[in-house]
Amino acid sequence: MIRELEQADALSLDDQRLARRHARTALAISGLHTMICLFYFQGGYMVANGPTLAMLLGGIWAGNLLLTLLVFSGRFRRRRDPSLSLPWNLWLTTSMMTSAYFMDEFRISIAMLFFAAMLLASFRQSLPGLLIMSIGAVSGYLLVLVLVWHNRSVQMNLTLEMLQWLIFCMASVSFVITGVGINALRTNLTAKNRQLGDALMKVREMAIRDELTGLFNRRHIMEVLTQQQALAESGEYRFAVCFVDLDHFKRINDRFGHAAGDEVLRRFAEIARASLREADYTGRLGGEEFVLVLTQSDLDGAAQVAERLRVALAGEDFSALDPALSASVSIGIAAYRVGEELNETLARADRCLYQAKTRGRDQVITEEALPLAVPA
Ligand SMILES: Nc1nc2c(ncn2[C@@H]2O[C@H](COP(=O)(O)OP(=O)(O)OP(=O)(O)O)[C@@H](O)[C@H]2O)c(=O)[nH]1
Repeated sequence: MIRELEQADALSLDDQRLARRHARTALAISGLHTMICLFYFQGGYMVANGPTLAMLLGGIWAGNLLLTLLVFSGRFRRRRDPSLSLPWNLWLTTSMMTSAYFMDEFRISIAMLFFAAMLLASFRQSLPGLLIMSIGAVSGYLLVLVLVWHNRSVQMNLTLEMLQWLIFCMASVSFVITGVGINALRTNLTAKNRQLGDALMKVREMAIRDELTGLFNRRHIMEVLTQQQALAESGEYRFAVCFVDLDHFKRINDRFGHAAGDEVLRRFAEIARASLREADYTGRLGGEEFVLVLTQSDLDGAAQVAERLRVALAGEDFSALDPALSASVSIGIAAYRVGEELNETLARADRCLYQAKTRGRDQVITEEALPLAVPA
């Protein structure tokens, strides 16, 4: 069961993991941009010398590094946008537009990389964010054209450049529309994922809890015992098991009714929860039989807890159900011995419980009090 639950946990979306993946993809886009710049520089298509290009790429990667560190530090993991998708996009766009300024007529090919960044941001940003990015890129590219025209007007075919800019604008608008669709899909998927997570939690609780008392059920308590055994086998760790059985419960049912019997079971569960430490476990084996798993406990410690529980139930006021109603428990206790099978511990606890019943009920018996020759 625990393995299945861990597998289910692994299926849930982790925002921080997505943020890191987003940062890696942004770096890949920036890497592609750098490669194109180097290629154009080698081919002589850039209006920049070596030091200028080095400064440009150095500045771009310093910004990339800063954003990557911010995302990986997890500082923004509780924020609405842990991926920092808007700053990433604006930074990538600024990088592209700045390098486009140093290109000749191939500058549009660099600006086109903006759409890869836009697609990436679509997974995080809704309409306002996408509009900011698109307007930023369109006006950024226009600024590049104006600056190029102003500084190097002889190298420009103004009509062709404006036409390319218009196409860039239209492509931007279509990417905003597509991005909104992608984002809506993702938001929907996230909501569904949350609902699935909640449902999974409920199923998980139902799978390990007893419906009437809310205590752990038999199957889960057996898993707990197996874990406790592994801990005890691996080092300085001990635990004790208490078998608890309500006395003459059939009489309670017969005399006061099944509903009153159910209420006694629930009350016992509450008392047990209140009497035990957080680290201990209480389970209902079935009917009026319960088991306590007392962690880091020896027989004496367990006997004290069991006695406290016995006294608490004996003193419980059931007068609201019926003035004549009272309840008591018999408890048998065994401590796990390193190297033995769990069944052996449970059998000893069971024998102690049997002794408690035969000696008159309403009492706690530890395995120390067991006659040595009691048959298994
Ligand atoms: N109200 C209620 N009764 C239950 C539930 N599960 C089992 N029982 C009843 O618990 C009673 C257990 O009776 P027995 O096994 O004879 O044990 P006892 O009467 O407690 O006698 P001792 O254990 O010897 O003290 C039975 O009558 C079952 O029907 C439950 O969920 N609710």
